[in-house]
Amino acid sequence: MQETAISVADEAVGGAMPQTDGQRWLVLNPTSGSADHTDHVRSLAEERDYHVEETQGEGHATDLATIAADEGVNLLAVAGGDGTLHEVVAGLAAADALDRTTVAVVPVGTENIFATNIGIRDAEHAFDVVETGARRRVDVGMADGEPFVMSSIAGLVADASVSTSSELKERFGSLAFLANGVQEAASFDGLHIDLTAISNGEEVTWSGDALCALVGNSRRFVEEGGQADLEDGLLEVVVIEHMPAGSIVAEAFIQRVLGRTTDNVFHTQAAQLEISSTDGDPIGFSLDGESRYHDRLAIHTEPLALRVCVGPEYTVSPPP
Ligand SMILES: Nc1ncnc2c1ncn2[C@@H]1O[C@H](COP(=O)(O)OP(=O)(O)OP(=O)(O)O)[C@@H](O)[C@H]1O
Repeated sequence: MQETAISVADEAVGGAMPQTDGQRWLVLNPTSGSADHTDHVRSLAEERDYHVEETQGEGHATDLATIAADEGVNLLAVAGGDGTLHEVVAGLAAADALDRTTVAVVPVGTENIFATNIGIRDAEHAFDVVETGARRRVDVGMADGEPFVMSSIAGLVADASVSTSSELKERFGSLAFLANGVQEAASFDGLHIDLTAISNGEEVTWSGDALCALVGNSRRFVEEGGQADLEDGLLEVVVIEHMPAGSIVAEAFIQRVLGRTTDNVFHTQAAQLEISSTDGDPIGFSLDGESRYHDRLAIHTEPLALRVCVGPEYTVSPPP
């Protein structure tokens, strides 16, 4: 594999951008989160002269983002959760409009992980940040041509992430979904995979039976988890080896994962990688929470490809 080069022009300007807007649109998913935000968010937007479009169902946010791009909209707000944001970024990428559109994330979903990562607290804050906050260019992950902003994860956690209990969330914080996966590992056959990544110009590989393979753009999975550097052109790559585990073993294991990497955990940072199935079964991936199946998945970063409005607490490179 050839390493993807980070454009010097992007590096030179850093992530910061001037604030000049023409048309403003809001793509609003009325069903995200507790689904009681529509009137409030619509009025926040209309007070500020946004044109508002509501989504009707799956994939509609992608179509609306493409239409907005074709209309020349250069400030596109997205009210929803991470799934709606994922769809909007896909629509902008399809219209080849990532470079001329700034995205404002209005968090009204269940988890809102990406909004938290870029320092956006709530809907009102999101609209304020458009007026007064900074704008940055951040990296986008690409999985066989499909953009993702948070993560592409395979294995037990892909399904388990939805049902993570609040007790686990309290105990393990942002890695609760991982703990959940490990707890269910006893009945899981494992992912039979080969992974090849380019890390610091060197090819590194992992082969075997994995509990999960985690690729984060805005997400980190080892130590305390949390936000990864969104402007370094790199993905966080973690593979946890599959092992039969009852809940007590699993808990001890997770405690170790939270603290430091172990022999059972492969961790690297890469601009480019490939994950392929070695047993002929397609691998189930969760791309920002959307379910996809691939026999082989090539993933890379598009450095600084997405323009976003960030809150004052956004830190480019948060300490682990
Ligand atoms: N009008 C609609 N009716 C039903 N579903 C819709 C509608 N509009 C969009 N959707 C669906 O909503 C999903 C996205 O939900 P979203 O991720 O924004 O909310 P969430 O799941 O509550 O939040 P999070 O992903 O942050 O946990 C998409 O998969 C899309 O299919």
